[in-house]
Order: sequence, then structure tokens, then C-alpha cells
Amino acid sequence: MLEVTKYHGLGNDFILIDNRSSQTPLVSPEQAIKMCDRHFGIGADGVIFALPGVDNTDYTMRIFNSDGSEPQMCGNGIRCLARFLAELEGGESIGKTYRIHTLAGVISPRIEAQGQVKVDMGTPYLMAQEIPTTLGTPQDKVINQPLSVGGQSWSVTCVSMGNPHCITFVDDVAAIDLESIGPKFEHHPVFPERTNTEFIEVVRPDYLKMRVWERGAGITLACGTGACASVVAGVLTGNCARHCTVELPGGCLTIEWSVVDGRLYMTGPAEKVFTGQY
Ligand SMILES: N[C@@H](CCC[C@H](N)C(=O)O)C(=O)O
Repeated sequence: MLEVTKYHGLGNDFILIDNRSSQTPLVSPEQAIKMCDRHFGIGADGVIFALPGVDNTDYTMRIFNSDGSEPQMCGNGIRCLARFLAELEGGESIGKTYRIHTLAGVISPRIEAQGQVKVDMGTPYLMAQEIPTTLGTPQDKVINQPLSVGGQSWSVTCVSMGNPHCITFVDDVAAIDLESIGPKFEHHPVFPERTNTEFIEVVRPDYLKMRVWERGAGITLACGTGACASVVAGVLTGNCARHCTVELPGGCLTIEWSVVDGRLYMTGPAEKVFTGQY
């Protein structure tokens, strides 16, 4: 029997595991695939583990996507993790800030009022070799590069938030056939570690509409690292302001790319769905 807690951030949903007594995840990637199955399991976009902290951090976050792969970071997931940890610890949580060790470095979520969590997401990585992508030259940014996918030419900008994102600006985000084009981006040979792909419609310079195909999870209702990467891409291409609302199918995130420290700040909700035994 395993205690599980389900949370979601704008419909991007996760099974949270209290793994504070061990550095080894209590669930294998194969078990995570079964748990995430929406017909034969609990149903989720991923499984998140709250492990002990290392190197002066409070905790470590690890995550398995619903296909069992392990990404470096998850923006919606870390908001869920912050509220899960506050619940496990008990007591007053508003204002509580955690330093979380992730494969993308130390990330700091702070619990705000009304179920919101503000996360210091760190600085983006922009060089092609850091994404990673073989587009362009290894030590240059990939901005508005042509890329042929599914028989069509797309203009793409690549940003890593620890995990890889390929962003393309489109006139009408609702018209994108995500089911068909998403996997073609994800497995395109120019992305050796696969990629998350964001399709962005600029409604106003401070308001973007986004749909996402996630590496290892497919279509999701929201992606926090994707929203951050998209604002960075929007600034680099002159499409948006540094402070934006990003509307996703599951709701809105507020993203700021600070001019002061160059870091991304993401604010959005995280909600508990249920606790149970698996
Ligand atoms: N939904 C997440 C991103 C989860 C990881 C992603 N699928 C990957 O493989 O990089 C978010 O909110 O950031």
C-alpha cells in the first residue's frame, strides 16, 4: 500500500509521494506509467517525489513523466509540491518559502494567499547546445529559425528552463492540430533529448494564449516551464513584454522575466484533489 496525494496546477495533474525518508523514489518508472494511466490507473501527467534535501536545500524534487521518463523540472509540479510539503509539515503555510533541489538547479517556491504559489524559476538557458538542439550553431541562441515539421515550415525559438522547449508563434492557436504535430516536434532529430513544444498566439504584448505538447506526457492543460520559456522567446523575438499573463487551456499563469536579476518568476495556483492509497 502506498499513500498517494493527487494535486493539480491548472489541470496539469500529478501524483505526489511523501518520499522524505529515502533518496530512492518509492515508485519505479514502470510503476509510474501504470499509476498515470487514465483508464487503468489513478490518472496523471506525472508522479512527483518529495525527497530529502541535499546541499543546503530543504527538499529534493524528482518527477517521472507519464511515459516514465525523468525530466529536469516541472513548473506546475513544483507549485503542487510546495503545497504538499506545507501540508505534510502542518502549521501556517502562507509566506513559507522552500529551497528545492531539482535536476535544473535550486528552485524556490513561495506559498501565497488564496492557493497561489510564486516560484523563482531561475534563469533560462539559451545556447543551442544547452537546449539541446542541433539547430543553428552550438554556442548561439536559436531565435526564429526555420524548421520543417510535418511537411510545413515553422519559425522556432528554443529555450531551456532546465528542460527543453521549442516555441513557435502562430496566428490562431486553436487551429493547431496538436495531436498530429506535437509528436513530430517532440521526436524531431534536431532535438537529441526530445522537446516540449509551445504554440503561442499573441493576443496583446502582455497576454499570450498557449497550447502545449509535452515531452513524455503529450497534450496537457498547462505547462509552467513552457509558459516561462514562451515569455523568454516572446521577448527575444519582440513578440511580448517581460511581464505577461499566459492563458492555457487549464487557466492563467503570471510570468515575469525580471530585468533586475534575469530570473523568471511564475505565479499560479496549486490545488489538492484527494489523498488515497494505491
Ligand atoms: N508540466 C511541466 C513540465 C513537465 C516536464 C516535461 N514534460 C519535460 O519532459 O520536460 C511544467 O509545468 O513545467
